[in-house]
Amino acid sequence: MIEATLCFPMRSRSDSAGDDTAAETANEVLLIEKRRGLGEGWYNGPGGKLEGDETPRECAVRETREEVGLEIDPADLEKAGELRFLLDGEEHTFCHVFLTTAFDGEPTASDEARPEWVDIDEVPYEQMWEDDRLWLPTVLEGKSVRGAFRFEGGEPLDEAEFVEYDLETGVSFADGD
Ligand SMILES: COc1nc(N)nc2c1ncn2[C@H]1C[C@H](O)[C@@H](COP(=O)(O)OP(=O)(O)OP(=O)(O)O)O1
Repeated sequence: MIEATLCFPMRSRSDSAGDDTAAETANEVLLIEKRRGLGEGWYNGPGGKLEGDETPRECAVRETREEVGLEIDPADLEKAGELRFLLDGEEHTFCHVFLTTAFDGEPTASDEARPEWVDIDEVPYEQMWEDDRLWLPTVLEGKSVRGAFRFEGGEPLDEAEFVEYDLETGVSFADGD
């Protein structure tokens, strides 16, 4: 099974840089248009697969730096979700979801990603993974989620059919994740 992360930097519309006092007023989220690999051509948060013995937080920090050039202190990531993606009844990917309003730098495009600040009321769900519309609005409201999303039709996952899901909100997570 793949272990992966997603990271959603957020800001209030008037901010030009991250501000950890903005959590309650953040109304924009940084999405990427994925330029290669799984989910190519779709919007998502920065993120990717864990490497070596890194923790999910370390992975989210590294992937956000590599994909869009933002620097984040791992302690400033708020765990917001745990998502299990199943393909043909088998565990395929376990994804840790983080939010942050504290970061340094300006989003910059890379080979992997084109970043774009998006109003949280205008997230382009029609150009995203089909499951995102089910859990991302809740996460962007500041509530935590734990979900399982079932796909069928074989690899690759981004060509499989989304068939059903279970979702809990207001969950808590183990320390250290
Ligand atoms: C099934 O639904 C999914 N929804 C969303 N929103 N995101 C998903 C879904 N399935 C996978 N993902 C995420 C998890 C990762 O953040 C990326 C996939 O990352 P990728 O395979 O490109 O991983 P990298 O480590 O960046 O890849 P390289 O090997 O190219 O470095 O999608």
